[in-house]
Amino acid sequence: MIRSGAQMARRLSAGFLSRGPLFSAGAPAAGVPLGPGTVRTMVALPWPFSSQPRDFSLPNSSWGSEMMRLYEHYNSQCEVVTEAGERQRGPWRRLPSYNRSLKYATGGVYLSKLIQSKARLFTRNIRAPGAAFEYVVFVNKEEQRCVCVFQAGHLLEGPPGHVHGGAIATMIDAVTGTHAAYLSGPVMTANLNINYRSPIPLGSTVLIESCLDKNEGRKTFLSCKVTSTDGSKLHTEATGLFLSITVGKLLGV
Ligand SMILES: CCCCCCCC(=O)SCCNC(=O)CCNC(=O)[C@H](O)C(C)(C)COP(=O)(O)OP(=O)(O)OC[C@H]1O[C@@H](n2cnc3c(N)ncnc32)[C@H](O)[C@@H]1OP(=O)(O)O
Repeated sequence: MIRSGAQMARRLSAGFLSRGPLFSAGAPAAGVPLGPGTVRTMVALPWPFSSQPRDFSLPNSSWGSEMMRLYEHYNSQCEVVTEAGERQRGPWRRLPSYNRSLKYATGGVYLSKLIQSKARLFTRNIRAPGAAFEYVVFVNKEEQRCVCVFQAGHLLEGPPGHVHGGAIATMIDAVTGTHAAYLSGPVMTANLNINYRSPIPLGSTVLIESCLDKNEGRKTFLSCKVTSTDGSKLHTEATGLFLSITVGKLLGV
């Protein structure tokens, strides 16, 4: 059956209303158990031999010691054990990350067909481990804060031996965009304002932190800092404005 764009948008909207927003990172993602007491760090099956979608936010062999140390630091706070020995959600939550965001998002089957079956999330489309964007995002709901541990691979070179400013902007957009979607549901970036303070050495691991400044109607204002992992060096700072959108807007109908 052939459907018009408007029909498809109506169908999608109905799906979102009943099942949650498409891009909300706060919505349960495929394959991630959410019940209380469940173990939240999944052991990934060996990729590419697995039928499961690959979760790019899990460690791989390219992750250096600093990337692993920070991953363990935040991941260990995703679940806490009470005095009674019960496992409970901790203050942080690791956000899974797939390269087919349309396919695995709620309602995305229709969007995937409608838009492009070959669509891939920009930051997750290079499969060679360590070559480009290696990162994992953790969110702290109570503090309305996101932290991303980012290791910049050799394909992201800009000035010799350092990370390209566009790649840094990409990561800032990805982290603040994920954070805004977690807080506000489907959004698009309206404005990013970036100040580059000191270059990031290629291959190094940095922290990207996003904080909510304010919410005003459809607008979510965030600020973001990229620092060395010990926080002593400021590499980049940015502010972002994200506007809540409807599915119809996304489809242009
Ligand atoms: C998992 C990985 C996550 C990755 C996340 C990545 C997110 C992205 O990169 S999105 C892609 C990049 N962004 C885009 O392509 C967006 C292109 N722009 C647009 O589609 C539209 O301009 C859009 C949706 C942002 C706003 O359009 P629309 O919904 O019609 O809003 P509009 O009516 O123009 O404006 C609403 C309000 O926002 C304000 N506003 C809109 N744009 C801006 C802006 N750039 N700066 C400041 N204010 C703005 C308006 O002034 C208005 O304010 P008020 O209500 O106070 O009068």
